[in-house]
Amino acid sequence: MSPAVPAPHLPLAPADVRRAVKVPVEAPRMEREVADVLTFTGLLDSQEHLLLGFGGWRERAAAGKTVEIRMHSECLTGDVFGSARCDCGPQLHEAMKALAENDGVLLYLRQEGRGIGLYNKLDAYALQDTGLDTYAANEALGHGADERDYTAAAQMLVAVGITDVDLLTNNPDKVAQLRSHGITVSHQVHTGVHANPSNVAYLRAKRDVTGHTLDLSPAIAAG
Ligand SMILES: Nc1nc2c(ncn2[C@@H]2O[C@H](COP(=O)(O)OP(=O)(O)OP(=O)(O)O)[C@@H](O)[C@H]2O)c(=O)[nH]1
Ligand SMILES: [Zn+2]
Repeated sequence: MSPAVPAPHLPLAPADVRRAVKVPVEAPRMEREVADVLTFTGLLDSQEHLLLGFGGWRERAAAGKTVEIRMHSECLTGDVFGSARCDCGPQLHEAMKALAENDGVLLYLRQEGRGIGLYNKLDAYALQDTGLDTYAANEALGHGADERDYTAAAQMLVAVGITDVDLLTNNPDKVAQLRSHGITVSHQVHTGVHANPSNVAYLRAKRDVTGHTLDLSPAIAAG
């Protein structure tokens, strides 16, 4: 049973698909797939967000079925260069594999640095190297701990007829924000825990400060 969906806190402005193209995509441990790549007009934050749709995602949406999705926030260092300071790269690849298997949809959201941008994120890294955690570093720079707003993501889903999702995330705020826009989140599907010595403090902060579901083993959590 899905929990009751609260009324949207503001009406979603309609967005439209601007273009759809096919792109061969590959992630580690994944067979090559052709994904539908969609761009949009009318997104409230005017960012160049992308939707990647796999397999029979359109048919699932058209039939009113639950579609598995991930809202992945851009992380150039992790997604492209494989930085081990965070868990973004492994999460992206894990998600693409799962979505390719389940006729799902990836929303690749241009929310670098939890919404503060790449240069600011790198400034925040420098502060973290002096001992601040990932959220305190944002605040020390005069930013919010997490500036992401998922209204545009909800607009993208509605624009392609998706209103019922299984959401691949450990972040409770993503679930709450989507529901506030009237999207049914039937299930929250947790991602794996991709811990390493360089990102364990970051993962611990996500678990302790923002309530991400991250089952860090006692040994790693204490390390
Ligand atoms: N400001 C800042 N942003 C970071 C830092 N490390 C990663 N990010 C950004 O954080 C975003 C990913 O957020 P996370 O908190 O790792 O994960 P999440 O999206 O909340 O949760 P999941 O859906 O479970 O992945 C990406 O936009 C990254 O660029 C950091 O130390 N500081
Ligand atoms: Zn990252």
